[in-house]
Amino acid sequence: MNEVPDMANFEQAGAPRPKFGFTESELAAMPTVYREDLLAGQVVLISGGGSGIGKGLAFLAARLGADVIICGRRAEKLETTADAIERHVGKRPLPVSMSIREPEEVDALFDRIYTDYGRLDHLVNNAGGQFPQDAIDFSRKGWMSVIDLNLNGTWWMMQAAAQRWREAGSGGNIVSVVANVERGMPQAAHTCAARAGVIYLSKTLATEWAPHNIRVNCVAPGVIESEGFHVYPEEALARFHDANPMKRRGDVWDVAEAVVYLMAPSGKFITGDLLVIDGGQAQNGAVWPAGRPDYFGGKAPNGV
Ligand SMILES: CCCCCCC/C=C/C(=O)SCCNC(=O)CCNC(=O)[C@H](O)C(C)(C)COP(=O)(O)OP(=O)(O)OC[C@H]1O[C@@H](n2cnc3c(N)ncnc32)[C@H](O)[C@@H]1OP(=O)(O)O
Ligand SMILES: NC(=O)C1=CN([C@@H]2O[C@H](COP(=O)(O)OP(=O)(O)OC[C@H]3O[C@@H](n4cnc5c(N)ncnc54)[C@H](OP(=O)(O)O)[C@@H]3O)[C@@H](O)[C@H]2O)C=CC1
Repeated sequence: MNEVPDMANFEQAGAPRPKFGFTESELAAMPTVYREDLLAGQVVLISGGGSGIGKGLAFLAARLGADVIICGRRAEKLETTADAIERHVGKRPLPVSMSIREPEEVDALFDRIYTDYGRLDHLVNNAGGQFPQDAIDFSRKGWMSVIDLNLNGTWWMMQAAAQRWREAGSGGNIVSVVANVERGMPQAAHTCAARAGVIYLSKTLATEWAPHNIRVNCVAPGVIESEGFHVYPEEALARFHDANPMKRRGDVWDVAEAVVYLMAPSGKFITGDLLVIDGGQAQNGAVWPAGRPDYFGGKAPNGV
């Protein structure tokens, strides 16, 4: 964590050094706006909880008193995160190695949760990702892997949770971490397609599943410093802060606290919605009819 990249590109871009996420000690000590027993007695499943945003949320949920399950493919990473949370917070999450792309593994995960905990209150679909490439060059396998992970995998998790909640008559809450795809994203067409699918799936399920007392929402991060940054080339990383008018990268705590807002009673009247956490990225690229201020780079090439 916090590997130091070659700084030459960042100095040229005038950007501060990026972090690849917080250290475990930092996650344990980050100030939070929430009271410490907010999630006491609640069971929270976080996919991709072994790293990045999911790990930050696992720390926060455990600190707020929840019983946490983290799942992902790599057992060692999950164990390391579970050990760290136990050491710092005094509560060990259950690490489960599985792939959300395999429906049978998803079923086994939910069976395990109901055997061990007897309930589930919140599902956070955070596992996901992509690789950067021009769409015209996508291989069939590359396209399929991103759609399968982000759309199909997320759906298997949602359906498994909802079926158990219907059976138990308990209700439940789903938050899916997607991406800021409102204006599309060049070199990420596969993930835009998949995430748009999850957003509109969620809007639809919010209505279908309201009679089961299940809320379904999404959060859309902009550029967030995390271990996930390792899949991007250094010259791209050096420009990420330029994507939003705040001219900085967000951090995993920004996303974790937003997810908790939707999980907690603060979110009890919110369903079918998309909470964007992007420093204004979606609004960036404005036309300045009276000339662009220095802060935003002065005159554009067309003189405006
Ligand atoms: C581009 C978006 C820009 C966003 C801006 C910044 C915001 C940051 C957003 C983030 O999401 S950060 C979090 C990022 N974390 C990840 O993305 C991690 C997860 N990603 C992955 O695990 C992979 O990228 C994956 C392809 C989604 C899954 O890989 P996996 O190995 O499990 O899949 P397979 O089914 O085996 O398929 C691999 C297949 O995919 C193609 N491929 C993979 N990488 C590349 C690449 N760099 N370039 C081109 N093609 C790639 C390729 O066909 C692979 O098959 P093989 O060639 O290996 O046979
Ligand atoms: N960081 C950012 O700027 C942004 C992130 N996001 C999204 O936020 C989410 C978290 O990303 P972030 O924390 O940054 O990056 P990470 O790469 O750290 O997180 C991705 C997680 O997904 C898990 N994962 C990948 N494939 C599978 C699978 N088939 N089954 C189960 N788990 C899987 C990974 O664990 P393992 O490899 O062990 O399976 C990993 O823990 C992702 O959906 C990402 O696309 C969206 C916009 C911006």
